[in-house]
Amino acid sequence: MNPVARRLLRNPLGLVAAAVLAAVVLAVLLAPLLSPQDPNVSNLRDSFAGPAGGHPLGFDSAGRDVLSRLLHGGRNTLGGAVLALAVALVIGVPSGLVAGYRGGRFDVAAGWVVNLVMSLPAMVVLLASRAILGPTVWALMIVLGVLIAPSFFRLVRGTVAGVRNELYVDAARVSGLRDTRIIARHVLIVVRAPIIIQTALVAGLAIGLQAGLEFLGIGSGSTPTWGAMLNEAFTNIERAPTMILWPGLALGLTSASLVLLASALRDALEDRTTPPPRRRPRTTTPTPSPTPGATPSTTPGAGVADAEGDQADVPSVSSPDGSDDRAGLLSVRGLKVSYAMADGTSKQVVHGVDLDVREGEIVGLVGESGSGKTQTAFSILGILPEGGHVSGGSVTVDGREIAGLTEREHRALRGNVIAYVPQEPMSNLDPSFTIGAQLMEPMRYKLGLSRAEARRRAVDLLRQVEITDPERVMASHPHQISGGMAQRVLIAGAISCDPKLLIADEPTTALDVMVQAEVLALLRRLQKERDLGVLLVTHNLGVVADACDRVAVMREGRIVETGTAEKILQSPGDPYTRTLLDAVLDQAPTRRPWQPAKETT
Ligand SMILES: Nc1ncnc2c1ncn2[C@@H]1O[C@H](COP(=O)(O)OP(=O)(O)OP(=O)(O)O)[C@@H](O)[C@H]1O
Repeated sequence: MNPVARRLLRNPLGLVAAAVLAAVVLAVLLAPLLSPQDPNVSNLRDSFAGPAGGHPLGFDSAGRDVLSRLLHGGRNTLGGAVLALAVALVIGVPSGLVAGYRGGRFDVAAGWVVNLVMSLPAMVVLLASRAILGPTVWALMIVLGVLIAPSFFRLVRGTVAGVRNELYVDAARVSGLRDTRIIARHVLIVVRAPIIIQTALVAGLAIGLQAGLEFLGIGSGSTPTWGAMLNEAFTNIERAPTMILWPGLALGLTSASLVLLASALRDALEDRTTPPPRRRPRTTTPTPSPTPGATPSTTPGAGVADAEGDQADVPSVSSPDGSDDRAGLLSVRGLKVSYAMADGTSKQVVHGVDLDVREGEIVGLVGESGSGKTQTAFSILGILPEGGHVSGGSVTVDGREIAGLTEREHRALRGNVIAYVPQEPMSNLDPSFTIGAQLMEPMRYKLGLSRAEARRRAVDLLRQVEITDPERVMASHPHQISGGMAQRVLIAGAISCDPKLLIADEPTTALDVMVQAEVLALLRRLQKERDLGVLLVTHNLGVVADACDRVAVMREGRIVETGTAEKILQSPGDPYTRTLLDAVLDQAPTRRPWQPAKETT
C-alpha cells in the first residue's frame, strides 16, 4: 500500500474523517436509489408530519420527504463545492506554478490581479453576480471558484519560488530538460502536499459559503440544497424544532470531516514527500535568462553585439598555446558578461575573455573567488543568473556560434553537446527521486530511449563511474549515498547523453581529499576514453596539477595568463599567477603535473 495512505489510515482521526466523508459522498451519489420519493413531491396533508414507515426523517412544511431532500440536497451542495474548487484549482495552480517558476512580468501582473480579487468582498460579489446571472447556483459556484483561486495561486507561487533555485532544479535545467518537464517532475511534487491540504480546507469553506448563499435564499427555490433546508427549518423553528437537525448535522459532519482529513493528510504527506529545504551554498544562482539585446546567430564568429551597440571586436587573439585558429571544440573570443543594475546602469563582470578547449584535453580555468570563472562557464552553458547577459563577444562550440542563442536553443545543446558537473553533488540531486529515476530522465527525454533501454544504460554508466553496486545505487535516494558517490552519479549523468564538452565547476571542492583524487582520476579517465573536451573551473592549483593539460588564469573578469599546466605551475609569467601559487601552496614545492602514463593503469 502507498506509504501516505498507510500513514493516513494509522491516524484514527483521519480514518474516521475519511470514513464519514466516504459515507456522505456515497449516500448523496446514490440519492436516486436511497430516497423514499422525489424530493420535490409535496403533499400538504403531510405538512410537518413526523417519521412514518418509509419516511424516517418525517416531512417538511410543504409535506416533502426530509430524507429525500437531504440526499438530493447533498448532491447539489457538494456538487457546487466541487465545481467551485475545480475552477479555483484550474485557475490558481497553473498560474501559481508559472509565476513562481518563471517570475518576471507574469508574476508581477498575476500578483496585481490576485491582490485585486482578494480585496473584493466575496459576499457582495456573489450577490451582484446573482443579480446579473440569475438564481442559478452553478453559475454562482463558478464565481466563487474565481474568488477562491488566489488562495491557491499564493500557496503554489510561494512554494515554487522556494524551490526554483534549488540546485537539483538547476541541475535538471542544465541537463537540457524543458521547463514544463522540470515543473511536472521536480516542482509539482513539492507543491502536491500543500495543494491537497488546501483543497480539503477550501472544500469545507466552499460548502459553508454555498450553504450560506442558499440559506439567504439566493439560489433557486425549487432545487433542494442543505442551505435551503436550513432556511426552511429556521423559518419554522418553533413549529418543528427538529427539522434544523438534519441539514445542520450534514453540514457540520461534512465540514468537520474535511478539516480533520486535511490535518491528517498534512501529517501523512509532509512526513516524507516534501523534501527538506536546502540552502544554496553559493550566491550565484544559475537560473535561465534570455540574453537581452543578443541576436540569435549560428554563424561562427558572429557573436553578440557589444552593450554599447557595436559588434564586439572578435580579436585575432591567440589561443592559449599561441596558435590563432578557432578550430577547437570550444572557442571563446572577447566574451563580456554584464548585469543590469537596479539604478538602470549596467555592470560588466567579465571583460573580454578568450579561451579555447580542444577535443580530448582538460583546460583549467583558475582564479580567486569573484574573478569571473563561474560567469564565464555559465555564459557558455547559457544559464547566467537573472539580470545577467552576454554583452559582447563570441562563443563557438564545435564551430557553431552559441553566444546569443535563445534559452530554447541553448537547452537543445545542454546535455548532449555541452554537459555540466556541478560543485555540490548532494544539492544537485532531487531528494524526492531515486538515483535511477534521475539518471534515466535526461536519457529518455534527450535520446528518446525506452524505459528499459534507459535503465540498462544508467546501470552501465554507474559501472563506468566505478560504482560497484549499480543496482543498489539505482534504487537509492540521494540521502542513502555518500558525497563522493553522489558526485560519481552526477558525472555519470553528465556523460549520459554523449556530450562533446564537459564543464565541471569546482567538481571536487565539496569532497574530502581522498575522494577528490578519485573523482579527478575518474574525470581524467572518462575524458580520455570519450575524447571529451573539459573546462575545469577551479580555484585549486592542486587540482590543476593533478588533472589539467592547459590552464587559463583569470583575475577580475580577465584572462591574465594561459599556458600548459606545467609552464603555469613551474614558471608562471604573470605576477598574479605567482601570487596565486604562493598563496595556495604556501611556499611548498609545486606538485608535479599530471602524468598520463600513471593515470591509465
Ligand atoms: N547576480 C549577479 N549580479 C551582479 N554581479 C554578479 C552576480 N553574480 C556574480 N556577480 C559578480 O561577478 C563577478 C564574478 O563572479 P563569479 O561567480 O564568476 O566568480 P568566481 O570566480 O566563479 O568565484 P567563486 O569561485 O567564488 O564562484 C563577481 O564580482 C560577482 O560579484
